[in-house]
Amino acid sequence: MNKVVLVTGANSGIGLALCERLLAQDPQVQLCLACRNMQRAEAARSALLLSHGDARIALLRLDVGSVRSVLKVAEEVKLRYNRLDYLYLNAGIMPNPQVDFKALFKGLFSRNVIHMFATAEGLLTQQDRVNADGLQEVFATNLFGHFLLVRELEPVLCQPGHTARLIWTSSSNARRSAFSLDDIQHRKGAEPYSSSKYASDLLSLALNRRYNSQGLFSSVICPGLVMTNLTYGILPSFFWTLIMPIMWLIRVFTNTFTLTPYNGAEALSWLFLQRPESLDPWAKYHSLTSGLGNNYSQPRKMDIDEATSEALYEQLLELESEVRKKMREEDEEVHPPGH
Ligand SMILES: NC(=O)C1=CN([C@@H]2O[C@H](COP(=O)(O)OP(=O)(O)OC[C@H]3O[C@@H](n4cnc5c(N)ncnc54)[C@H](OP(=O)(O)O)[C@@H]3O)[C@@H](O)[C@H]2O)C=CC1
Ligand SMILES: CC(C)CCC[C@@H](C)[C@H]1CC[C@H]2C3=C(CC[C@]12C)[C@@]1(C)CCC(=O)[C@@H](C)[C@@H]1CC3
Repeated sequence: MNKVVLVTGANSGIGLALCERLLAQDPQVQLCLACRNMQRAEAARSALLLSHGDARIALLRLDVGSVRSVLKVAEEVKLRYNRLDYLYLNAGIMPNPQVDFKALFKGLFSRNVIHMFATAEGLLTQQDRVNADGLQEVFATNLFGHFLLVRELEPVLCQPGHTARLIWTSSSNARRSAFSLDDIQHRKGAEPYSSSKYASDLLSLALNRRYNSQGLFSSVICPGLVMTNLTYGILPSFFWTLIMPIMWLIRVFTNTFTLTPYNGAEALSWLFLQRPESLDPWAKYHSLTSGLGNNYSQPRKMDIDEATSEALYEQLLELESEVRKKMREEDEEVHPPGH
């Protein structure tokens, strides 16, 4: 049976590289690229068809940061497919990132230098904003939209006698200290990206608890440091050109500098081949590249706990019913009942 795979944020970077790797592993796979920018999505499909002429590739317009867009796309998926085998929750943003150069230079001369380069801990702040749904944009895009998508797609993911997979692109930048149950959207802090990625680690654990008995399994990966639109957005392009030789040099000393999207997609494509029962729900699967350029995946225990993961899940359910209520009220304003 052909596997049906939906990838969010598939038009560039790690998502696009994943699609290429999936087609190389299994040319029969049915890919569905769920993207915000349809021009880039068309370009991505054309690029994939160049190397895999017979591939079955569908496109869907999805702005995962918009509640309405998620609900609409989920309806479309349920109409098009009666079963979904893999849902890669990969789309992500880090808006207006700023590097704390003082921390960077201090870190360069400390014993933590490798850790700093692997995780960017304490190095980056971002400017988040409230979106049209009244949600923090980073939270809405990196976490909540994906949560809603999973909830909406439950009927095609959870089917008797069938296993399905959720695979989250998290990050080693996910940090407990950036996340708070009192502020899950990170309205007050300056590290919304780190908070949202930590929340995805917690959510994956909670999803496993709720859905494993229905044949749905969730895993989390970290792609390492990959040069993509997201990373290039952190510093001016001339700076990247200057420091690229240093980046390749650092790679000799740390396996987390995967650098290319192909390498970064290692853990995502490795998970595609694994039996879900064999995976550890407490582990984050890291894409790693050795100094000689060999790729491999490695599980590392996440710094998460069940109580926080359950508490987050409850809050997400509450928020879900709030936004659904708001959508219904807005719809009733446009089309009042009885008219
Ligand atoms: N690069 C790195 O070093 C690391 C990346 N990651 C994670 O990897 C994932 C992929 O990022 P990466 O490939 O690096 O960066 P890219 O910017 O190349 O890819 C991000 C993708 O997400 C899409 N996207 C962003 N916002 C939305 C939205 N609202 N709705 C739908 N799609 C959206 C983008 O589409 P569009 O073209 O419309 O912008 C793009 O396709 C992210 O979750 C990121 O956090 C994690 C750790 C390290
Ligand atoms: C002078 C130096 C050689 C310049 C590099 C400094 C920084 C811009 C990078 C150092 C560590 C990097 C990093 C990321 C972005 C660029 C750096 C901060 C990420 C935050 C990108 C997104 C992620 O999710 C993380 C896992 C990356 C971790 C490391």
